[in-house]
Amino acid sequence: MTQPWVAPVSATPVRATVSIPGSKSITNRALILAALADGPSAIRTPLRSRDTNLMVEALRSLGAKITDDGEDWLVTPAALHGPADVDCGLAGTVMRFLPPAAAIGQGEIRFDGDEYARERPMETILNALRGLGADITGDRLPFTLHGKGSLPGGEVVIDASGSSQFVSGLLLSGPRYDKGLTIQHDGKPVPSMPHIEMTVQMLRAAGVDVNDSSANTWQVQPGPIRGREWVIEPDLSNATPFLAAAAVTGGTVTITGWPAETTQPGDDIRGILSQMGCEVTLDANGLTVTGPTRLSGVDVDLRDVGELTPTIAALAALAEGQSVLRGIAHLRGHETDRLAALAEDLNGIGGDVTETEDGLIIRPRPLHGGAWKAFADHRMATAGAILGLVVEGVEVDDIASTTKTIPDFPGMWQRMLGGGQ
Ligand SMILES: O=C(O)C1=C[C@@H](OP(=O)(O)O)[C@@H](O)[C@H](O)C1
Ligand SMILES: C=C(OP(=O)(O)O)C(=O)O
Repeated sequence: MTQPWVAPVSATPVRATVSIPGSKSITNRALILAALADGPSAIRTPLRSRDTNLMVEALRSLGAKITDDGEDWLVTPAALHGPADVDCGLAGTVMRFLPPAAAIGQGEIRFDGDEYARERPMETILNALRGLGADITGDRLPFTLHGKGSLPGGEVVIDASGSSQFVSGLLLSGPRYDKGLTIQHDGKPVPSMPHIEMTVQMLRAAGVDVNDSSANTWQVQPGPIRGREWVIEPDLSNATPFLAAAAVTGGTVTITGWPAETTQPGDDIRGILSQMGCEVTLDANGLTVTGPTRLSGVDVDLRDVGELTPTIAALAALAEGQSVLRGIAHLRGHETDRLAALAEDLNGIGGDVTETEDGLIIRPRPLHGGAWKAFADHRMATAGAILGLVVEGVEVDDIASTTKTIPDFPGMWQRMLGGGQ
């Protein structure tokens, strides 16, 4: 058992300028599109972290050539094939984006992942692939795909209320199916819709004809995916713990390179922090947040931006007045059951948190130090770091879980406390 990470307290308001590594979601989409493209691609300023390294290793094991060009990746596509063993780690983007691509490959391709990855919902997308012509043994990790070198494709009806990644994963490979792909969603609302918009926008940027004009229906025409240069934006969801540092200490943090326009749902943090009483400015310097004397509680629907929940829950626990976080039942299928994990950890350090059917009710209470379990979840770990800035003795059991999407979170956090960069 490694030593817990005792979150550093900030005795003074945090004042820093911070650069955030590339977006996980954009990097892993770019890697899939590049591997399925009709020519080479360059991926500039990608995220290099566990989730994206797993994607690179998996695509290499299926035959794609991926080389380093300084900090960038150059991808030369090839006909994907087994036999291969794919390690998905705990990455939703690997376990949901790769099987639809591997389904046009030839040979046996085995997928597995971390212990908790075996619990994450997969049946919807595996059944969809079967409906489109794939031969797959298993309903969740571990499973085996018996590739035939092509996939008929066509129409499929799925319930994507468990994860937007079911839709995105299928769409990314859909143009390479013989008949293309039409997905119709039938069920409760789809979460994380901006992530589907991100998929559609990137497919179009690669020359694919996508029709998303009807609600809950997405259609991609069969045809080539163009090789191209992808320039990866900073990961806005990963920026939120750093912005939260300003919010909880009454300090000021600037994130450089914040895009003026983006499909990343993390951009919504601007509105949420304003609602909680922060001053938020987006200009040529980046996004700057200044925290108030006391944060206000919020009542927010986070269905579109579920990724932000651990950060917002940490802020809410330190605010004045109750917060209600709604629309996030699907978080039970994330890296861990995030609703249960947040309730358990916050209550363990003196908080008053109730789980609801689709979210959390958080009533601020005086908090004290204690164990903060990450449950192998990077965003649980960073939520502990936020609380630890103002609550002495918050001990995160597994800070290494942050390597899922940030290569050196403890180092970045320490540098932020020293002023940044
Ligand atoms: O497509 C993507 O890159 C993602 C979609 C979302 O998944 P869910 O729809 O399962 O929430 C998000 O939470 C995840 O971190 C990344
Ligand atoms: C839900 C998340 O990740 P994944 O891509 O593994 O689903 C997340 O990063 O918050």
